[in-house]
Amino acid sequence: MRTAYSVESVRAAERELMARLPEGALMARAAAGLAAVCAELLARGRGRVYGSRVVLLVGPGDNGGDALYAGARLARRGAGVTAVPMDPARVHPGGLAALRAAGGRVGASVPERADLVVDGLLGIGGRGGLRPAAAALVERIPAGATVVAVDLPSGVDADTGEVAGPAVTADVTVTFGAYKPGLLTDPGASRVGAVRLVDIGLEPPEHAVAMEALQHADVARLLPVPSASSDKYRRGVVGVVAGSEQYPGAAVLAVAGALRGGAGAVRYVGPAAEAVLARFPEVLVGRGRVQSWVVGPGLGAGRAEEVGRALADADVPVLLDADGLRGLDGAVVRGRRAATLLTPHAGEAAALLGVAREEVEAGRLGAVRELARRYGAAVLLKGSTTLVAPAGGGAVRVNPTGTSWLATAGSGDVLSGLAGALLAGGLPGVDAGSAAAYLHGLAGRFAAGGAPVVAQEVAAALPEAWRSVRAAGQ
Ligand SMILES: NC(=O)C1=CN([C@@H]2O[C@H](COP(=O)(O)OP(=O)(O)OC[C@H]3O[C@@H](n4cnc5c(N)ncnc54)[C@H](O)[C@@H]3O)[C@@H](O)[C@H]2O)[C@@H](O)CC1
Ligand SMILES: Nc1ncnc2c1ncn2[C@@H]1O[C@H](COP(=O)(O)OP(=O)(O)O)[C@@H](O)[C@H]1O
Ligand SMILES: [K+]
Repeated sequence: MRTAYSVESVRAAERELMARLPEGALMARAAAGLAAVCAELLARGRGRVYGSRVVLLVGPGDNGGDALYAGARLARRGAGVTAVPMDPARVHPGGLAALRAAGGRVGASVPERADLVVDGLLGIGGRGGLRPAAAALVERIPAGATVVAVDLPSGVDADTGEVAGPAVTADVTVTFGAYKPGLLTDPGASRVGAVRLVDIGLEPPEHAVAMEALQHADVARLLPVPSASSDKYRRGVVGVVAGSEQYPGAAVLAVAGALRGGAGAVRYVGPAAEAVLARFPEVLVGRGRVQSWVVGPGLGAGRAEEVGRALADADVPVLLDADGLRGLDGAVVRGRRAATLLTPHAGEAAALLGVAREEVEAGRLGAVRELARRYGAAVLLKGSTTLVAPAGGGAVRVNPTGTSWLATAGSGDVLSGLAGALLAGGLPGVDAGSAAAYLHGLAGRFAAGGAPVVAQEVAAALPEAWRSVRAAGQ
């Protein structure tokens, strides 16, 4: 599991560690890790560190200090290092002295050419959008230079991933001690490039995890696998309430996801039975006992009664997607005994929260947490980074798989069937949602392979995703 911690808990862990170490030891560790990554990038790009041109953008705090100490190390290896302070009156004094002693220089403006730019403007102490002095330096970053962000790209909010105005877009982010949520959540996540975690000895407590990303082995542990004593009912029957005369395909795709998600059987309820059976003769048609309901894909308007009926099935987990999320009654959802999993995209999340879609896109982490709180349900917010918040608060899962090729009609329907099958297999809402998003993202990558993909192909690639994940669990 990859875990991320809030700024508050990173700072608390830092204080604890610093009390046990000589002054400056932590920053020295951070700078050593940062310099090692920079040297590696220079060696890869130009063959050697000696003679390379390195520019440090230096902010007023310890983030700038890290950049200066790392710059001193590079200067000692023969790089030409120029530090450009955001505010010449506020520069980390020890770092500046170290750079000067190593032969680095201080410039008033960003040189026009550089092999590597180190963004040490703001770290976890950054608040709000970059102020004009910082933004002016970022604007001048020479084209073609490799950009390495110190701890996080300046202008990205460490706790939320929000980006208010200009921000650095890095090729590599070297982060210290622990991942921060802003590195994993869009819009911040698309600014970080490749993330390298430098161990500085920090040990934030487990209960402080703000965000987590499953890895292959975690998903392998979650996926239900049939045993010798399994039968189709024990594996779980998924009831799919989806599709309409206008959108029969959504029913087919949700059923495809459910079948490939490991359901023992799928029951289909709705007006698209003919289309479903033509594609999947193994499907049962009509109501009956189920272990989970998937309600909403392609339902169209005016189907509130069917949504209400599934929600009233108090002991059966229910997944609500698309039209199943229309006019959702919070009191009904909160009052349920069994799990409820909501799977909105940003537009549907915005409608549920009564805000503009842009507001959800700009603050995805806050939005998914707020929906989970309001509805007392697990919530999977789809999009460029899919987030899954548990019903009772706690760490939000961020999906590390996926590809933007998945932004294709019907791929969300496959996801809802898949997550419904995992609910029927007994997984809690947050596990079902995050394992489904993981498999779906992997299947999307396998099916796309760098070319356009259609939703049916994502469903067809799910067995390959299962095999890939299960291989890691053995
Ligand atoms: N505390 C520690 O033990 C360690 C900290 N480290 C580094 O220290 C960083 C945190 O340092 P600081 O707490 O000094 O904070 P930062 O260096 O992140 O920035 C704080 C400074 O930036 C200014 N500022 C805030 N928002 C701004 C904005 N939007 N535009 C322009 N200026 C803004 C503030 O006035 C403040 O002076 C970490 O990100 C990491 O890089 C590392 O050296 C590892 C050890
Ligand atoms: N930019 C993107 N990058 C990665 N995945 C995306 C992106 N945009 C959408 N997706 C994924 O594609 C799927 C689309 O689902 P949805 O919006 O419900 O579409 P539909 O209703 O047409 O199926 C979701 O799994 C979502 O997370
Ligand atoms: K930075």
